[in-house]
Amino acid sequence: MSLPKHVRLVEVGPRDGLQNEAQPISVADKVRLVDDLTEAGLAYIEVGSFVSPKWVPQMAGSAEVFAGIHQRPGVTYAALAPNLRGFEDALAAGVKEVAVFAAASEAFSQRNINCSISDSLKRFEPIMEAARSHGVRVRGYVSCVLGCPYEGKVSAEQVAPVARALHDMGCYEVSLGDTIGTGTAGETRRLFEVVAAQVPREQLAGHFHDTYGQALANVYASLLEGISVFDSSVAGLGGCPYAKGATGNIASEDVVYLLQGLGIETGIDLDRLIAAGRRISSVLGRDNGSRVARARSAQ
Ligand SMILES: CC(C)(COP(=O)([O-])OP(=O)([O-])OC[C@H]1O[C@@H](n2cnc3c(N)ncnc32)[C@H](O)[C@@H]1OP(=O)([O-])[O-])[C@@H](O)C(=O)NCCC(=O)NCCSC(=O)C[C@@](C)(O)CC(=O)[O-]
Repeated sequence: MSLPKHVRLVEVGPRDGLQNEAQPISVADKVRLVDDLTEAGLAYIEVGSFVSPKWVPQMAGSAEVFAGIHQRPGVTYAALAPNLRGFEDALAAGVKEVAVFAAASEAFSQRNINCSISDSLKRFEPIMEAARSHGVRVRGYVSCVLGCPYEGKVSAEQVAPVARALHDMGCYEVSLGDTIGTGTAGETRRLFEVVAAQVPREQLAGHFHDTYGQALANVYASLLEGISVFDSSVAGLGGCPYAKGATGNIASEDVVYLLQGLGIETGIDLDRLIAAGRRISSVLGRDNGSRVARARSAQ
């Protein structure tokens, strides 16, 4: 299979990245991050979550963040919604696209959203219905597609029915998440081979965390499988609250550098993206998780 000519990046740093930060981050800093990412040319930015603040305190101010950002026409600004309450809050905040999130492992589903996989899918049905009637697009996530912090190995055969259920209920795209970053390139290829028999590959995305340093290899393996949408996080922000030692998503800067080297178009300005990553890393007092950004600093 030849490599795709165009790749779309879904920037999840303001949501997946920041949701794990224990320190307070002001609404102004979150707004600045989203605006910087818009300026860098990202066409899709996941801005926040309308989840219980008891479960994820850092996302509590998501409505304020939506109110503060400067939305550029043609850019999608999305939020997570775990239930109808979250969807309605997102709608009230003016959100035009939401994401629902399920898991391929029962234990993770319980820890993350306090219900079984099958109950979570039932819980999404009213969201899908409400979204249809309000013209809101819904993206779906499946977590733990290559491993679970509680159950260990997860097979592609466990992932496929969950991805298919999300697709069948109306998610226009399903993102497969290696939540704890243990997956390898060989496993990634097999995962997409198996899931693509259930969901068209043009409607699948890859979401890789870099705990074992395999995320970039997994992106490349996915490209070889014809996948052309990837979630990534500026400066590699993030971690997983339920998986000790798990790092953030693959850094957006590193994916853009890889794609540029392959002659694949993203529409993203790498220098501006690096500047956005440097700014938020300095706000957080964290080392920049992007190898490309670190290398550029050393030059
Ligand atoms: C799903 C629930 C709400 C169930 O949580 P629950 O405790 O079973 O829900 P509940 O319906 O019993 O409600 C409990 C309380 O939460 C409130 N509540 C209920 N819903 C909402 C809402 N939408 N917004 C605000 N508040 C809400 C509700 O009002 C009530 O408040 P109380 O009466 O106790 O004061 C909870 O488990 C939750 O919010 N979980 C979110 C977890 C989360 O955000 N995880 C991170 C995102 S997933 C991820 O990062 C993986 C991904 C996507 O990146 C891909 C990958 O890498 O794998």
